[in-house]
Amino acid sequence: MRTVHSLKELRSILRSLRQQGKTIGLVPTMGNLHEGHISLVRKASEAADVVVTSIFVNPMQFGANEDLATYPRTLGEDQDKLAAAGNTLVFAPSAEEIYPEGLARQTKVVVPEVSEGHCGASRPGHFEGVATVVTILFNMVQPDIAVFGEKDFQQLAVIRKLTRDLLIPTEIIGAPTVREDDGLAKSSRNGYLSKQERAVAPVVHQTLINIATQLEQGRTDHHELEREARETLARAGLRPDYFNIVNSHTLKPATPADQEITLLVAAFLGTTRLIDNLCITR
Ligand SMILES: Nc1ncnc2c1ncn2[C@@H]1O[C@H](COP(=O)(O)OP(=O)(O)OP(=O)(O)O)[C@@H](O)[C@H]1O
Ligand SMILES: CC(C)(CO)[C@@H](O)C(=O)[O-]
Ligand code: BAL
Repeated sequence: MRTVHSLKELRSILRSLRQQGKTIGLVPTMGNLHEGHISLVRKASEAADVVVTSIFVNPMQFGANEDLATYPRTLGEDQDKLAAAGNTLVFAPSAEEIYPEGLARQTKVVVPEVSEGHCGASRPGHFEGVATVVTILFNMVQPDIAVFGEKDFQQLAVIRKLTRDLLIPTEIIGAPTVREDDGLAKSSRNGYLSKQERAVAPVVHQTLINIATQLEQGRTDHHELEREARETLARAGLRPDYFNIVNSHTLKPATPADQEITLLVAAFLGTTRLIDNLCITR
């Protein structure tokens, strides 16, 4: 497995792979890889001949008071995990490679509607940063397919929409959330949790299951259910950011007539922001 840092090296390797008739799969990440990321690499390798995993902690998607400086950077360990998973190429560009003219002069990709609300409301500019860097990565790699995790449900919706709207010829594949044994969604940011916080963290997934069960049993008082969920999280010592019951396709508040429903949650545990979701059909 090779690691390249520049667009020039990347393009030269990809050109020769394409000449051999190989299809290309892309797995965009911010590194500090865990089994969630590795499941995306495996899924990509089922759908494409070669898999490029990008590792780039994208400054454009971090807010001023967020964890850009402390976000874990573990390239050596990430390379070992990717090699073991059958990844072909690691693309680990510098910020200058992605944004040669700097962020202030960068053209932005803005995806309306699905970017609004939920994480978009709590993290202003976040999805512009995600949509812009993903578009740049797509243009750099020109992949046939790209795999993203359903853990970042709103992000996946944003990427599906920008790919459709900009006629990007890449198939977007979603991959299910990989969890710890106690239900906590695997996430690089789980590493920030203290031992005590880690013991409490599964309440996020438990609350999703509890509210989903009540929806499946026929409750349609969504606002009341959302309030109950936020109270449960607060009682456990978390600071809920949002708990929203939405239509799985529009990400707008679900109506009692909606059959495909997604529960979206974000909550702070200490200074760590956890997100999760659960989709149901009723
Ligand atoms: N538990 C998981 N299961 C499946 N996919 C995941 C999981 N965690 C992350 N991913 C996916 O991996 C890709 C890269 O995500 P990222 O590098 O931000 O990892 P992360 O662990 O979610 O980090 P963070 O803690 O910053 O949210 C995204 O498509 C994301 O949805
Ligand atoms: C898709 C992504 C790699 C873009 O920086 C990031 O948002 C992530 O890791 O989910
Ligand atoms: N996993 C989404 C990347 C972020 O939180 O910035």
